[in-house]
Amino acid sequence: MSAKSVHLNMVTKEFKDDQGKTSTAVSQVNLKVEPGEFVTLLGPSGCGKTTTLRMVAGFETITTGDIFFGADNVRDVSPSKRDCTMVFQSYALFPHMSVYENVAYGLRIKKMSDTDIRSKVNSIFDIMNLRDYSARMPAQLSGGQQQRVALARALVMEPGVLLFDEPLSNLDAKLRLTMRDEIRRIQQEVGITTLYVTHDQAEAMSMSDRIVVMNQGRIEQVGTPVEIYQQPATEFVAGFIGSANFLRGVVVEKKNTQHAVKYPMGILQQFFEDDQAINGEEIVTAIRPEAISLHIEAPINLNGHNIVNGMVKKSVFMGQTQEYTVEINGINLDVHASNPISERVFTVGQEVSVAIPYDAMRKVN
Ligand SMILES: Nc1ncnc2c1ncn2[C@@H]1O[C@H](COP(=O)(O)OP(=O)(O)OP(=O)(O)O)[C@@H](O)[C@H]1O
Repeated sequence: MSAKSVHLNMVTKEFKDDQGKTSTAVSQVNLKVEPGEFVTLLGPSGCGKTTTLRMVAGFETITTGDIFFGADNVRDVSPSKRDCTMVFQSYALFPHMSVYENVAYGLRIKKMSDTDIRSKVNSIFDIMNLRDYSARMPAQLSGGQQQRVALARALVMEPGVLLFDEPLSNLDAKLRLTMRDEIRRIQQEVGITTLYVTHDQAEAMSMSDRIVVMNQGRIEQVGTPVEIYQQPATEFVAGFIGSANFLRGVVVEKKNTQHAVKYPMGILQQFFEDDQAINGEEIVTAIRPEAISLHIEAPINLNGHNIVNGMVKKSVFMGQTQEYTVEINGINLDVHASNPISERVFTVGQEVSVAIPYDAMRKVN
């Protein structure tokens, strides 16, 4: 199997309703997926991720723009002639065929010899630990096993590009965790270019080389899971991936990359990349709750932090974390402290010193 790149160039999809009114589901999407890369389209319901995937598969026409597999423009190529296979949420197995026959089906259509089919199916069964199930019928398999058969059926065709549309949605929470590890393991073992759609951020973070965050038909940000989490480009991305406090303020002083910004809770210092903000500019800053720490009194020798006084308004035990809401000059900040067993737990009404690292404050507008 030779992994292909996928390149979406200014891809737009418009739908017309019964009255002839046009709505834009996907707008001017540019994306390059490298050969062997695992890229996830992530976003809320209706943001256009499934429509984007279906255009790559050829199930949906493109209104404007082009899609390339390697150097080939597949815009006008029918789905069966594109070098890609889609794995669906519903598995779509043939109920009257055994596991072996389900996986062999596509190769039989290609008129491959029985010997070649047996060798290809068995090698996929080995990668996926499915040999023991080969004689079973789909109804005799669990949901997770059916999904593995669906994946085996896609992989045996050795497509240049593998597409997944929310493949784990029908599985229970525990099985989803196992399956996402398994899909990632197999994808890396086979080295296949993969485009994966989900609205589940944990799934996207744990499986992907890069994540494409979509909102209202547009790409908000493309980056590695770490980049998306630590350097969210927009307020939407910071709020959609993980949780964030948002502060609105005005830049009052700029010294190289360090700035003083006036927020309702007071003047705070933060770093900006060059040219990211100018004096007088109104900005929105995101701060992850786990980046903030609470102390009984103002810590000394804690460089690079804003230290402000606050009062604990809420303190909730969440197992791995203790989640606080702290009020600072009338503004509420969420703070997540890890491992409350070894850390001290602050109580509601307690006065605390709040430390906010300069570099945890990320301008998102
Ligand atoms: N065949 C269609 N006709 C008209 N509008 C459509 C059609 N398919 C999708 N849409 C609209 O396009 C937009 C994007 O839909 P899409 O299914 O791509 O979103 P999504 O991000 O995959 O959402 P979900 O996670 O709910 O599946 C939505 O507003 C949807 O209503």
